[in-house]
Amino acid sequence: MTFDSLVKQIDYIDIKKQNDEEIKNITNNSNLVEDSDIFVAVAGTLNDGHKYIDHAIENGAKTIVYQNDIDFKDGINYIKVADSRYALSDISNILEDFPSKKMTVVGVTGTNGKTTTATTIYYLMKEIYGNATNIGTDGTFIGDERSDTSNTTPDIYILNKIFNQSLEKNIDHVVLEASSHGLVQNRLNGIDFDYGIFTNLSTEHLDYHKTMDEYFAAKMILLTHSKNKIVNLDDPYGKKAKEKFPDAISFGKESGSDYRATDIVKNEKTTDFKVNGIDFTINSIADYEIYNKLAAIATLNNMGANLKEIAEKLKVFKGLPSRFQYVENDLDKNIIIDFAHTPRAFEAIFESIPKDVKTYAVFGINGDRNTEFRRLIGNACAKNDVFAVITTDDPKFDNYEHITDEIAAGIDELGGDYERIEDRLEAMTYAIKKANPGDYILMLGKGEEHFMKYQGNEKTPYNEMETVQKAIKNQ
Ligand SMILES: CC(=O)N[C@H]1[C@@H](OP(=O)(O)OP(=O)(O)OC[C@H]2O[C@@H](n3ccc(=O)[nH]c3=O)[C@H](O)[C@@H]2O)O[C@H](CO)[C@@H](O)[C@@H]1O[C@H](C)C(=O)N[C@@H](C)C(=O)N[C@H](CCC(=O)O)C(=O)O
Ligand SMILES: Nc1ncnc2c1ncn2[C@@H]1O[C@H](COP(=O)(O)OP(=O)(O)OP(=O)(O)O)[C@@H](O)[C@H]1O
Repeated sequence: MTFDSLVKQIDYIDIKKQNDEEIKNITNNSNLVEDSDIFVAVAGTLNDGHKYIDHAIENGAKTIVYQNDIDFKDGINYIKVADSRYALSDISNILEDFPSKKMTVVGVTGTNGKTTTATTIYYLMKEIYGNATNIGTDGTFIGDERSDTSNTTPDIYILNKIFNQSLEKNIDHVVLEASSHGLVQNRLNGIDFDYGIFTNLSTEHLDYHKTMDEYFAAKMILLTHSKNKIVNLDDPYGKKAKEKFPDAISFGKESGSDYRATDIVKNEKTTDFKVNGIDFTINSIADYEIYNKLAAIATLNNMGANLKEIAEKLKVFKGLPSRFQYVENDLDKNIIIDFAHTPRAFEAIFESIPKDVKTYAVFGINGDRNTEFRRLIGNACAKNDVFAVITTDDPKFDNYEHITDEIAAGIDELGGDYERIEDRLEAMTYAIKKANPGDYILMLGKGEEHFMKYQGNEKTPYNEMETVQKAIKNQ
């Protein structure tokens, strides 16, 4: 596309044209610039992209989009805009020819259950419509081809590329996770969402959003931009979403929802329930899984699939790695890897475990989280009579002792039991040894993250499944 043609289609404050290079790609990362790319200088939270304009030009950028005052160089085109993140999405949509408009796009937001819900929808869309793309915390899956994603919600120029790559493979159904960071940072601006799902809201990311109201408002950006809104009516914030969007489709266990789970029966490793008269069986005993599945059922049913077909497919869906995943062992103990990493997720998994056996939880808490978050997780353990083995999980800029003191304070407050073991393998080995046959030992928080951030943001390779298997061998 030419510079002249591009500027005709966007809002800007000022332009300076000094070359006629063809414009193909756009990025906000100077390290990713290739010849003729547009570099968009974004004033971020850690860095200011305006500082990297020279670097982008060295790497071949011929057009710079900016919002703060800068120095100009000969031969480079400049576009001054009011909001460069917004301009990034606008220009990307134009350069990539609005791929999301050619697809059925589902967005999933909420504090807990985004990956699980999105992956269930991806599975169902593949089974029912032939193929699908899934973009989120566990990576990007174009059909079955996986690649890493830098963020749960990647930047728009990355998303648009994924959409076009999908279309080239005749895939026109896509589901993506909409994180609150991604939503407020306009990473999804201009995406044509057919369905926007809200799973639930509880305390997380208040280091970034400051208040629950602000956090909720961030999540509502997805629904505002979705043609069909699907909300969890059993969640207090889901109720608020329904009040805000009265035409939203609802799901839940309580009466009044459009997709209501009734006659719930928990078996040894599965759960049966009915939705609007149709029998469903899912391969999990986690109570919250019913909500994730209801969201997926409501979405697919509104796409046109019938409930019976959805039920048949869900019955054979094995689930996701590291989401209530049993680890095989010959100790007759229920050893589970799960990605719970918020107070509500801890409560939800503890509430799901049978009450006639003892539960042990091996976990630490990410260095980014605040005192209150750690206290609430400590409370959740004590309240549910769970023996906590407090270990390491991404201490980052904090340290193990401090994080552990804060979790322990939450446990002490309600008189619970715990042990402190810094090394994750030793902690797992201890918990498995202490448990009796039939007990549950939950390895929480790391899941599929194949790294540990011991200091700062530096990643050291780490594998939760391998560590659990070593702990089992240590018995
Ligand atoms: C706090 C936060 O959300 N940060 C995100 C934000 O970064 P930022 O605006 O702070 O960027 P920055 O590092 O200050 O840099 C400013 C600009 O300079 C540019 N730059 C920087 C360095 C350089 O060498 N060259 C260069 O051009 C950067 O590309 C950026 O455009 O915008 C970047 C591009 O969109 C994101 O990659 C980055 O995510 C960081 C890695 C991150 O950790 N984000 C987390 C908090 C996040 O977004 N998490 C959610 C999931 C949350 C959940 O559900 O649990 C997610 O969607 O992943
Ligand atoms: N609907 C739910 N309600 C409460 N907890 C849930 C729900 N679904 C999943 N969880 C818990 O949260 C954990 C993470 O699930 P999932 O990866 O689907 O969430 P997420 O929202 O994608 O998380 P993130 O984006 O922060 O990585 C699960 O392992 C489980 O412990």
